Amino acid sequence: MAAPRVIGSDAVEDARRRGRIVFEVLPGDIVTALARETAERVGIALVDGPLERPQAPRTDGAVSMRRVLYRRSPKWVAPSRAPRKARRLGKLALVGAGGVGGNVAHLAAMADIADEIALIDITPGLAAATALDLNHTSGITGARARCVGGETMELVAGAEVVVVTAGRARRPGMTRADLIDVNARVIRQAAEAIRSDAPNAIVIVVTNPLDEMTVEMLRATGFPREQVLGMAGTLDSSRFRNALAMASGVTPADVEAFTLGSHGDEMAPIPSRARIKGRPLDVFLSADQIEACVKDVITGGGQVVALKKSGSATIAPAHASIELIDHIRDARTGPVPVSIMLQGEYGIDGVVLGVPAHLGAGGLVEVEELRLTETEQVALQAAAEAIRERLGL
Ligand SMILES: NC(=O)c1ccc[n+]([C@@H]2O[C@H](COP(=O)([O-])OP(=O)(O)OC[C@H]3O[C@@H](n4cnc5c(N)ncnc54)[C@H](O)[C@@H]3O)[C@@H](O)[C@H]2O)c1
Ligand SMILES: O=C(O)C[C@H](O)C(=O)O
Repeated sequence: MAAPRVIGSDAVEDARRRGRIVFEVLPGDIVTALARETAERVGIALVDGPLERPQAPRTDGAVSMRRVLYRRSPKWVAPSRAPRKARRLGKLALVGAGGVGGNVAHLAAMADIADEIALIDITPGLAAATALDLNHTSGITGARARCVGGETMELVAGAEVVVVTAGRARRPGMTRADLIDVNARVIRQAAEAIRSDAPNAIVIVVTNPLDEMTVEMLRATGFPREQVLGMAGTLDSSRFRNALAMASGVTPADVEAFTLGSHGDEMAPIPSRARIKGRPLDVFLSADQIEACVKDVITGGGQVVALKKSGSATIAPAHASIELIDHIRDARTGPVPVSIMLQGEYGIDGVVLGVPAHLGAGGLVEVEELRLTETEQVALQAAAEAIRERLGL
C-alpha cells in the first residue's frame, strides 16, 4: 500500500506523540480550508486513506471532523435534525384529530410552533375534547398555543399550514392502496374547505395511500405543486436510521439516511447515500445486514399494524409531520424527503413521489437532484409507474 500523503505533517507527529487522532481523508472528501485549520489547531492529523486499520469502526472524534470535511459538498444531504430558533406560525390547522392528528397537536403545542392550533374531526366531540385537554396542560407546561376544536371544516380558515390526517387507517391484511377510494372522498371534502377558507395554506397530506392522496389533494384544491406536500419520507427515513443504528450498534443520531419513492411497497431506501458516523454503510454492515434494514423499513408500517390490529402507527408519523412543519417555518434547513408532484426531476413527470427537497414559508422551494445508483434510480421509476397505474394516469 502506498504511504499516505500527510496533509498536516507537524500535526501528525504531534498527534501521534500525544496519542491523538489521525484522520483519514477518503476519495471524494472535500477538505475545506476551515477543516484543515481546525485539524491543525486541535492536533488531528489529516492523511490520505485508506490506512491500514482495524475493521472495527472508530469511536473517537473522527465523526465530528468528517462533518467539517463534508460541509461544503453540494451532493451531501445534510441531516435535518437540529432544530433551531425559528418563525412561529400564526395558525396551524389539523384536519383529523385521531391517532396521528392528536399527536401532531400535542407535539405542536409543546414545541410552541403556532399561536393557534385548530383541530377538526367528524367524530362528534373528539376535536373539541382534544383541544380542551391540550389547553389543560398549559398550567404545567406553560404552552402558549391556544387550541380550538370542532366538527366544522370552516375551522381551517386563515391557517398557514394545514395537516390532513383525516380518513381511515388500514387493518391487518390490508395494503395502504386498499384505502384509495374511501380516503379520496375525505381528501376531496377537506380540499374544498381549504381552497375556499385557507387558500394560501401549505397543505401537508398524511392520509394514506400517501402519494395517491397527495395527487388527489392537488387536483381538488387546484393549488400549485409548491403548496401541497405529502409526508412519508421523513417517517420512512427515521425508520431507516433506526434500523441501521440497531444493526450497527450505534445511536440513531450517528446515522444519516433517507428513503425516497413511494410510501408503499415500492419505497426506495437509499443505502448509497446513507452514512454511519460519517462513513459508508459497508464499513459497519454486511450486504445482508443492509438488505435486512431496507426490508425492515419497507415493512415498518405493516409491522405496527400487525401488532396493533385496529390501527396504524401514530407517534413516529406525528414527529415526521412536525419535521416538515419545522422546515416550512425555518426551524430546520437542508433537503428533506417529501412527496411532491414531479415535473421532470429524476426523469419523472406528472406523478407524486418522495424526493429530497428544500422547503420554506411558501412550501416547496427546490427539488434536490442527487446522483443515485442505477438500482436506486430504477426503484424510483418503478415507484412512479406503480402510482400511475393505481391512479389510472
Ligand atoms: N403518511 C404516513 O406516513 C402515514 C403515517 C401514519 C398514518 N397515516 C394515515 O393517516 C390517516 C390517519 O391515521 P390515524 O392513525 O390518525 O387514524 P385515526 O382513525 O386514529 O384518525 C383518523 C380520524 O379522521 C377522522 N375523519 C374521518 N373522516 C373525516 C372527515 N371527512 N373529516 C374530518 N375528519 C375525518 C376520523 O373521525 C378519525 O378521528 C390514515 O389514512 C393512515 O393510514 C399515514
Ligand atoms: O402503515 C400504515 O398503514 C400507516 C403508515 O403509512 C405507516 O407507515 O406507519
